[in-house]
Amino acid sequence: MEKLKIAGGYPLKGSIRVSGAKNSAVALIPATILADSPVTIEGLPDISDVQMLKALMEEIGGEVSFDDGEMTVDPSRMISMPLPNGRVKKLRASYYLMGAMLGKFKKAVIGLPGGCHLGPRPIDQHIKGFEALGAQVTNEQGAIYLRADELRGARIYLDVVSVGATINIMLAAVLAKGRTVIENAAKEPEIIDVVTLLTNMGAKIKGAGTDIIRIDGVDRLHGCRHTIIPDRIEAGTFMILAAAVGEGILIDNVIPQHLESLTAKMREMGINIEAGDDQIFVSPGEKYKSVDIKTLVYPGFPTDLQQPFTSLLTKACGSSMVTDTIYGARFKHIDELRRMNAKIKVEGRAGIVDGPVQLHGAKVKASDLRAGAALVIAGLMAEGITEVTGLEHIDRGYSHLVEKLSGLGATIWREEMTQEEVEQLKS
Ligand SMILES: CC(=O)N[C@H]1[C@@H](OP(=O)(O)OP(=O)(O)OC[C@H]2O[C@@H](n3ccc(=O)[nH]c3=O)[C@H](O)[C@@H]2O)O[C@H](CO)[C@@H](O)[C@@H]1O
Ligand SMILES: C=C(OP(=O)(O)O)C(=O)O
Repeated sequence: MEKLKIAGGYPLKGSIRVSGAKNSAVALIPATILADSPVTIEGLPDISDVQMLKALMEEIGGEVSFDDGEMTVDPSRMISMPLPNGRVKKLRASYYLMGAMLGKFKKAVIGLPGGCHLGPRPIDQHIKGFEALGAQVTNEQGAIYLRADELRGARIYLDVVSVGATINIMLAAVLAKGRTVIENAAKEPEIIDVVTLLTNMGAKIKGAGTDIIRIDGVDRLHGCRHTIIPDRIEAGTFMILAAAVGEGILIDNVIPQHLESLTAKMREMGINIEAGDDQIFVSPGEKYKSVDIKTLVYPGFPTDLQQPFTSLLTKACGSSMVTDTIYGARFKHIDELRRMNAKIKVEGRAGIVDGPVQLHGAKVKASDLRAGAALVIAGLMAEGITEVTGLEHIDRGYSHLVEKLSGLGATIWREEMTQEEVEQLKS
């Protein structure tokens, strides 16, 4: 087991390249199940969620090659193998196997998903959608059993705007008979990316990126080639890091429109941001103003950037309020930031950050993926050495993070933990 060590307090500069989007990748790979010939996806990030899904595709009989970010999945020999346990528990997006396998085979057994612990993360809207399409769904000992004689298009109103439910219902509906309409659908860029792939496979889908998506079922889907969109959350993490410790950092392979809510907040703080076609240059301002943020569904401020942004706010003058309306308990990073001298308190669904403070290096634990990103940024800001454990979370979503940050001049490295440290972590 490894930990990350960071010698912080030094300015960084240069350029950093963003990888393909995790939250697209984890839906695009299961979507390949629906085709009857090979699908190739270019630009996938080298993260453990992608490796898990590759192994899951193989477990159900897919032939998969993955090299230099390019994955080809041949689904022609796949079967509806039950997956009640094992790898499905290691990531959130294994829930997409439900929609894809139900759509293709009309049956599936998939264990309840894992992923970041951010408080309750129900999948009732996914199940409501599958049932509306004609599936019988039961939960037996922590695994979801899905079965349908036939899937028929339906009108589904989502009670909660959900990225996962929107994509999962689309996956189940593309091969169903007739028209499906998803109302109050999520509008995240990753949804458009998945629809682009499905359309290239032969699906008939209209309205992606709006809150009404219409799907006309087709009889078969075929193979194709698709290039994934850049990861807006990784790009946002680098923008925040650039404002926290940068002396001018160019972030490459970005769609700036995907980051407008973050850009607006950073400008409000006094940070200089120049957006090009597919690059963003971030340079520090004189003094940062405190700001309040409230996470919302896209195009609002993303919950996945709330935790990294909290680290930056420790540099702002005055009191900033961070409210997470998506995950009211996404605050596990705060105790760790406090160990590093941050002045933050949690009141209900909000964190109140008082600044500016000079962070100090400490031994901290990443409880989830973006808590990990928040602690890496804090470690780079802090004086002294910071040690971050819980790297399995960071590795789910950040491709070659140490190499990328070293390229900006950061002193950051991975180190094997001693047996004593491993035992302490488990206790
Ligand atoms: C793999 C993936 O893409 N993960 C992202 C996805 O997660 P995920 O798809 O799990 O998140 P959702 O968009 O579904 O969740 C949004 C909100 O709806 C609630 N909800 C969701 C589904 C449901 O059936 N019932 C219900 O009540 C959730 O508890 C949450 O409060 O979107 C989140 C919100 O942008 C991001 O933080 C995650 O990074
Ligand atoms: C919450 C996240 O991921 P997941 O939904 O895969 O747990 C995230 O990417 O910040």
